[in-house]
Amino acid sequence: MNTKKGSLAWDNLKYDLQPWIKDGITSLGFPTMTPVQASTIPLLSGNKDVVVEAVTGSGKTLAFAIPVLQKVSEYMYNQDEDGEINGPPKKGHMLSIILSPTRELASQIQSVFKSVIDFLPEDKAPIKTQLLIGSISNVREDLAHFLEKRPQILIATPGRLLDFLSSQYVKTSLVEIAILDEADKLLDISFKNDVVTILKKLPKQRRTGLFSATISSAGDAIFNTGMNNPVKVSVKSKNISNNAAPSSLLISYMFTNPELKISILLKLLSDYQYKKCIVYFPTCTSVKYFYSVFAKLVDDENLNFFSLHGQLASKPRLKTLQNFTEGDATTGKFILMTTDVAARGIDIPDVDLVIQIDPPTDPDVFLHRCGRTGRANKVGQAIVMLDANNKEENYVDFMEVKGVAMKEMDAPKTPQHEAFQSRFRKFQLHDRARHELAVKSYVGFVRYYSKHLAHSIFRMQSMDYLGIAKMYGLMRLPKMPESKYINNDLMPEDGWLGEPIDMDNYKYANEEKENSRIENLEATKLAMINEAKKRKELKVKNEAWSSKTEKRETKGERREKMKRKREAIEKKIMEEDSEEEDNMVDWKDIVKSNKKQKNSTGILAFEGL
Ligand SMILES: Nc1ncnc2c1ncn2[C@@H]1O[C@H](COP(=O)(O)OP(=O)(O)OP(=O)(O)O)[C@@H](O)[C@H]1O
Repeated sequence: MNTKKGSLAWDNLKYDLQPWIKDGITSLGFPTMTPVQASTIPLLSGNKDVVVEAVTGSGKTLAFAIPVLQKVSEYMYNQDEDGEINGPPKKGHMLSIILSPTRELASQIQSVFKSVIDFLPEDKAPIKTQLLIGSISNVREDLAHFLEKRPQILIATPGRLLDFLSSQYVKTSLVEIAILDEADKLLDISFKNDVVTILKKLPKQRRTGLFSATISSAGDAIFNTGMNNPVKVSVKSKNISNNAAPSSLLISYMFTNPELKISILLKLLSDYQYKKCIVYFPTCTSVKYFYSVFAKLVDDENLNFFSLHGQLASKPRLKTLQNFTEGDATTGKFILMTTDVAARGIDIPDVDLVIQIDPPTDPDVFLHRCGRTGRANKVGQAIVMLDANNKEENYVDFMEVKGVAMKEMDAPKTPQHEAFQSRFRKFQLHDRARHELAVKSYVGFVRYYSKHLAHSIFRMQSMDYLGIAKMYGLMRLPKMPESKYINNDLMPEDGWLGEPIDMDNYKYANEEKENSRIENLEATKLAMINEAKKRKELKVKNEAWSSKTEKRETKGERREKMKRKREAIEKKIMEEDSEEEDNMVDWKDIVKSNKKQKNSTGILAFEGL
């Protein structure tokens, strides 16, 4: 669907919004609609189901929040044919459900709703939202809040909502509109069952909206959502045809040797001009690990690091995101170290740089990660590091086919690398726990790499295991099946990546842990001594047994020897006989006649010879 230029003023919207909503939006400082809003709001506020694909940062949240508020307002404030007003729905009922794959996004969506609801005139019955996400509160508390406050709009992650809906006090019969934000994620294997079960609990006559920058990836799963003749709304980037990324976003790639990635990252973070940067790491452990490394080894006081990953509880997760979002960028540079938990939907206007030290395993996520910057026509840059030695350059063409164009940039020089590596080693030597976390991160990365959907580009066989191990600050390669891919000529002796260290004396900084390690070490040594003793005893027993066997063998051998001797005699006799052939005496005849004799006399045939 195309929206004509110049038609983006809110007054030109082809649907009559409630006046308070229109006032609210313009008061928010949005004088015009975005194209996706102009296309979607009239359809979804009216009687159409929609499947919306529009580039990251194009305003999809308001494109569904406005129709939801419109429907809720119409239900609560409009008179019906008899002049009656419904008012707020009865206790236990809600009017709308919004699903999000992550807690952070659910919480952000709630803020967008709140920003508009704030403009609701006081003389109207209040419109309320409730957040239903794991681990902030339990289901019983959620239920108590729901029954007491009577929110009309629930914003939830699927698992928690499903638990909540199973209560007999929760009624879904009045639900007018359901939204799936990041719908392709909600319909993938991780959420699909819950989401479909939830949707089946809702009235068939509701409206449904599916939203994402990569909705096409949901494939046939969208037919499981109970939509009626949905309209597809597709808003691509302006200027460049077939561009799946917004035109305000510059996506760059650089080739690096994996060993240098961390040095390059730190160089970029120090030298680049930006306010806020999101750095994507492959796993939760790697975020935890490098966050602890940077806290000790990065001297640049201008850099403020935050760590956000899925292993954190909800409260600190939301708090970290809030601190990063609200951080005053005039006082320094803010860096969020995170995983794909913050890849989708997160809208932090000051983010002007995104760095991916590795591409994500799912190519669709690449666009979502990059799209945390260059939003709402603001300029942003996303950089991804690729390992040219492992032919990862093919990723550039691969993404281009998917409508994501990238430009090459040179990796910055890293003269500080050697010095950093030596400080890194000292950092590791200071605490055995650090190296353990390093090993865990490295192993996690190898597993992560094996999960790339584009596995013909990201090949396990030719990965730079040694370079990556050095990047993770490993002192020794762990034993793992994938090590078989390391070329024998390159394999360091005993896996040591530098000077070997005495592992028995490699201490934990934590006293309790160290004491327990020493205890374990001594116990292990003792067990080894006992084991050696046992082995020795066993050896003695085995020797006794084997000498017996030897004797038995000797008997057998002797029997064998006798047999061989007898055979030799027989052979000799036979040979002698054959020498006497000239005498015309046939040995066989003798045998035959002897046999006959034997048969008649019972005397051994050869005796006559
Ligand atoms: N009409 C508008 N005019 C200007 N800015 C807007 C308008 N509507 C929304 N925005 C702003 O655009 C930014 C991006 O919006 P939003 O988060 O809804 O994007 P999105 O399309 O959902 O992106 P993603 O696909 O990454 O989730 C927000 O900061 C929002 O405040």
